[in-house]
Amino acid sequence: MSNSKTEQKDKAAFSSLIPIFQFIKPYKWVVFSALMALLVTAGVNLSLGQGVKFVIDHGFIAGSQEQLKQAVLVLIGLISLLAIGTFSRFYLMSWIGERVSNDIRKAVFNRIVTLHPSYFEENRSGELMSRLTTDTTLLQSIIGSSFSMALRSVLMLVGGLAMLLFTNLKLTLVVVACVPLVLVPMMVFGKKVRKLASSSQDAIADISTYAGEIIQNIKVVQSYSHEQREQHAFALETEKAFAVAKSRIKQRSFLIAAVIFLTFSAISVMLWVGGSDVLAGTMSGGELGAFVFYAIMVAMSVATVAEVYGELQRAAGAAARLLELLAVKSEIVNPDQPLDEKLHPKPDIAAIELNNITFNYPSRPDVSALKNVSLTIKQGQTVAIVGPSGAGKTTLFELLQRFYDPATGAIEFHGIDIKDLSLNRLRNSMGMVAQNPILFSSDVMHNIRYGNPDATDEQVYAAAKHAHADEFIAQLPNGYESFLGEQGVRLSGGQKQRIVLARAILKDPKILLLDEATSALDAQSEHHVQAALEHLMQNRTTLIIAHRLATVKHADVIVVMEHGEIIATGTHQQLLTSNPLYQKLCELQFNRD
Ligand SMILES: Nc1ncnc2c1ncn2[C@@H]1O[C@H](COP(=O)(O)OP(=O)(O)OP(=O)(O)O)[C@@H](O)[C@H]1O
Repeated sequence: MSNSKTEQKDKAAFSSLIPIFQFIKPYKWVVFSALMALLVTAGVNLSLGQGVKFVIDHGFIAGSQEQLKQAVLVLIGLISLLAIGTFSRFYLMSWIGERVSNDIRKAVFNRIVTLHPSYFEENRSGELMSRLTTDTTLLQSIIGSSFSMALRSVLMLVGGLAMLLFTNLKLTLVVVACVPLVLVPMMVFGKKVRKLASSSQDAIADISTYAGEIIQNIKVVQSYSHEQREQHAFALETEKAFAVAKSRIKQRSFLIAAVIFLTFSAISVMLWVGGSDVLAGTMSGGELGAFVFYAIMVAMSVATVAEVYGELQRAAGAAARLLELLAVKSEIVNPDQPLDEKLHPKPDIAAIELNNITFNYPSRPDVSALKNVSLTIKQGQTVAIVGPSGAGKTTLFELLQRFYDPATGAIEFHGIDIKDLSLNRLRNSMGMVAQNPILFSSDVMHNIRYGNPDATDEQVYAAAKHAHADEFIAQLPNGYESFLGEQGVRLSGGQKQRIVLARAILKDPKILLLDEATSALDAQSEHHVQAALEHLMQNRTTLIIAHRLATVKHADVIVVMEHGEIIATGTHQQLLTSNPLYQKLCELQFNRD
């Protein structure tokens, strides 16, 4: 019972390799050529045994110099063919391995970038990265080398056995009787190897996640003098991975050693039986020579299959993980029939209308981050959103951009439910400037142009000018070509913000979602950022999470949020007299203004 269950599991694991064939299919002619090369090399390998027989019986034993020369010439011809065939097989198979693993990498990446953001809250980025790199690399080595090794070995095994039978039936039976001896350890250890391989892969993923996080937060680590602590913790992670790898390689070494020992013992027995026949004169020396040649070929093939079997099992694990990722469906998808064409902003229809929105983050299903939120924002209005930390202000922005869908209620954009708009249309209409500026590790040009990849250089310069960024950019070592480092580490906070603002200016969105920076900028920097913001907000519908009194005062409407609810709306003066929370916020939060 348990046995058949495990067998089923094995089959299921190998079957996970099958969908990989769809990635190989476009290159079927390359595969075909590789298989042809494989057939040629296997054929040549098999005929070499006959060459051995010929050389022994006709060259040495018949003692003819001429025949020996001929035999050697034929041998050289065959070996040349073997070399050409091996080159073709190796090149073509490796080519397929590299090609297919890159295609899979692309497919996985294409899937990842379209997934709903909450997927990334549940799955660590290190793990995803490890799938993109380690798992695909594993598949590459399997498709490119192990698979062809397995094929070749199987061919040699079958061909070798046929030649053995052809050469000597009695001795073949000795060899065949030994086959189960080899297969049993293959099964037993192979299963263990596969299980350990998958944990080994997981352990490596853990290591890269850990290291990635530390490297990203290196300044925190150093300022708390946690280097040694982190070194120690990392060492523990690597040791864990090593321990798993150690048991895996032990099992594999056992497997290989057992197979080699058993097969070569069998060959020794055969030599003994065959040697007696040659001594008795019932078999020629050449026949025994050829037989030994084929037997070794068969033995090596069995050993290779045993070794590759474990690798194939590892590949099956990697394939299963990759396919699982490829099968994830984004929870936020484009509508079947987008109503983009019907989107015509009219002054009498609200730019944004929130109808009774309730929303829980998937990881916290019991707590509502937004509760019964209704809000109407007219075109061109500036709406300030204020409220204590955790009130749900950022969540509101996330829903507007459809990173999540509300549990109940609907959001309308110029009278159309945002679920009926294509994601591109919706998100192209909105520009989000987050509190923490997010920059790519590239140059200034790339970072600004991210707002509109089609923009000309002149448009980029103009956007930078409007964002009051052109002056400091000009002072960077390579101007617009200056590399900003990872996350823009080579810039100050205010400079980063202005680059991000230039990006938003270039995007020129209809609706601006602004999370005002809370970090204290120096007066001059703040003045620049503020000026850039004002430029950006001109003639746009703007929602702004406000942390400054000046912003709040300039807003057309102020929305006060608490615990996921809108508790009041009005102007600054109205709220000051009517809303105690707003009064408190003004006293505390806006104090520095
Ligand atoms: N990705 C998430 N998964 C689960 N809960 C979240 C997530 N993001 C935010 N929350 C929770 O939702 C609530 C609202 O968070 P939100 O970020 O919208 O607050 P906020 O008003 O923008 O606060 P702050 O002013 O501090 O940025 C908080 O209780 C927060 O802990």
